[in-house]
Amino acid sequence: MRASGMDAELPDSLYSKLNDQQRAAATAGDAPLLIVAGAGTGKTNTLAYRVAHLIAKGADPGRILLLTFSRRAAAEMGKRVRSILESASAAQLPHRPVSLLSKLWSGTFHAVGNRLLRLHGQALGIGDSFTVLDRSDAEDLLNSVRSELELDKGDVRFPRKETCLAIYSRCVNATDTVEDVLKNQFPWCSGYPEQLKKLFKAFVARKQEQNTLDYDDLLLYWFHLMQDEELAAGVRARFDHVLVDEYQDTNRLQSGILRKLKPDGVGLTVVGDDAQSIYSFRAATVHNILEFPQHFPGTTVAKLEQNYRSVQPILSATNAVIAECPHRYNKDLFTTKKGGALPRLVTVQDEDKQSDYLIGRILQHVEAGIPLKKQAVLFRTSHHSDALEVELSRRNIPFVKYGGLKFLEAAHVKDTLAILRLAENPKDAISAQRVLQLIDGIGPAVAKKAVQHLSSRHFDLKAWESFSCPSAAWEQWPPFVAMMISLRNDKLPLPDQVAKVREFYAPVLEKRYDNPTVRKRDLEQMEQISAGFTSRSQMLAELTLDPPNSTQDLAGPPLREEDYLILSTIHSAKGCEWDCVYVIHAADGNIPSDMATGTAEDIEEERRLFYVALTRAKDFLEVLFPLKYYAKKHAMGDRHSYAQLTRFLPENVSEKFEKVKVAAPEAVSDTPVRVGQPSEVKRKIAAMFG
Ligand SMILES: Nc1ncnc2c1ncn2[C@@H]1O[C@H](COP(=O)(O)OP(=O)(O)OP(=O)(O)O)[C@@H](O)[C@H]1O
Repeated sequence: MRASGMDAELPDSLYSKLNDQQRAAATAGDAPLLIVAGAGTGKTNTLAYRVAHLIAKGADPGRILLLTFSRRAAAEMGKRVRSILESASAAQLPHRPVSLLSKLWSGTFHAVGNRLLRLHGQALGIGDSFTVLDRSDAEDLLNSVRSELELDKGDVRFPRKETCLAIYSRCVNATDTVEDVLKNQFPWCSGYPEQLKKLFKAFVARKQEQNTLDYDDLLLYWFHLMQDEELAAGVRARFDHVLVDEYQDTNRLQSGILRKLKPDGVGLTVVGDDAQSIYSFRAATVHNILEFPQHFPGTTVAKLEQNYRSVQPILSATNAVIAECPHRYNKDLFTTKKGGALPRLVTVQDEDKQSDYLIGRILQHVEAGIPLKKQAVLFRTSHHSDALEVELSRRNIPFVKYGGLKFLEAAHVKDTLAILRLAENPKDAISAQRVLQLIDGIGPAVAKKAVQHLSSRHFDLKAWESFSCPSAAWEQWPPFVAMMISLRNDKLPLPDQVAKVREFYAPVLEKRYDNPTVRKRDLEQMEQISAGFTSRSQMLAELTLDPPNSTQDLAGPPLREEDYLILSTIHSAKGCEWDCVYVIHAADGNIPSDMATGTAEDIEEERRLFYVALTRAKDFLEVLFPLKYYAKKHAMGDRHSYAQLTRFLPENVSEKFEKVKVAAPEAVSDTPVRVGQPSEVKRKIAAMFG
């Protein structure tokens, strides 16, 4: 596994930055390794050290596969590995492995699947030019297949397109049958197994015709690639070491892939925290981490238990929250940060008071020297921050929200990418439909004809030169077709391609959308960002696979110099940490969400979600609980109901918090006020008109 003569060590001084448990994990041998890392115990760093350690000992970076949860995490890990290796001198690491670091295979399962399928997919009958459908494109495709099959005709209860895709996705990722998925996760759709199977079959066939893969396919095809012994051997031969971060959030398909990639587990490292498994709605299963030692006999289990993030009172509270969870690896998380304030459990009258109180506390912390960027407000569901956002805007407090509408979901960004996708893969009918309808006078029917015209002429975009489009489209059509043909050639540098699209698209954008100036700026940024990708297909695949929240998210920190508060869903807060964390809407029905209280397993996942939220805090933690929820808009009247505090804070847990009640403003008395002499007002009014 190692190149001979390169067996070096990282200098001991570098390992001294690790504690004993971290060091044992980073330097463990080649046996299957499970690192069970509690919240805030430095697993990212430990994994980076492990990679650096392997490379220092002679492993070829090009033969290491590092699977992370997001593109950002992969980039961060790469940076850390580089900096660790750079800290060693030439004498200590004579083979200078830093120069080879760009060969490291790193990324999300989906991104790596995409890369491997382009290399090994020929044998599966998928070429290297497939395009990747994002979620909403996949829904649209499924919807059009459903209409063609007339499955929804006359039956208003037939599942909506989003539900159909969710069922399909669950079947794929959990490797379950349609019947089981309907029974366990979608019981209200259980009357339609046969229709759904027919739909999914046609959906799969359609994707194959169009040479498109959706997210789930990237794993599914990779999984099947690994089921064929000969093909699997080819993939296996690429990697000596496979390391997986956030293993608690992998699904059955992903663990199936790993088992074929490293059947005996030699050279396999996984890191995770079973207490932070929060993605079962994407079919992730906490069983993967709990059963890893059974899947890979001879596993070394290394635990990380020293928490470096939170002060003792916060850690005591979060330990108490997770102690209520029945099945887990036992970890004794401890910290040496002994001082610090008790976390607060704050009861407020209602949502408005919650915003008032929260903004007051945030500003107090700013005055005490904690910038907005080091403070985050976390919530279960994206719309939970609506009222707060209005109030923050009113008071001119800048904020950035994670987990809301993604950059790629914005219509103008989708339009632009659809043009590039169509150039990449003219068989991509969903992109074609979208793009064609940007042209005046072209609606769904004409677009369909144009797609048929193209398909009957071998998808050569030149065929559109002879397509007879409606008169309203005459002016735009020739430049549009010329642009498509030129993009298809893929000769221009990527930023020039985006510029070409922008030029064509600017007038469309002006006509169709509000806020054109802001939208145009997004597209300008996309042009700049495109310079960072090596090819058009890489850019399209990566943006689709790991959608950024905004163009700023893509461009990274330098563009964001100003201070701003973070608002985030709990899911999007995974892996992050802030000095002050405020968890809002801690009422039953919100946490646990009443959408997710079907089974005991669902409740446990919600508990873990709550735990993830609380463990993001370093120095200050506040959990806010509004007593009243109004049925409709507040101004419409006072129809409200009383909420219950989240069930995850029973008395034995909430006693770890300082309890604060924010008093309601003094009620105004209805008793008539009688002071002084009778007023002159009545007389004055009576005399007004003479
Ligand atoms: N050996 C160490 N000495 C000092 N600080 C450390 C050490 N290891 C980790 N840290 C710090 O602890 C904090 C938590 O580390 P990190 O974010 O890697 O934790 P994590 O295990 O990924 O947490 P989580 O799973 O909760 O997201 C970071 O601020 C990190 O710099």
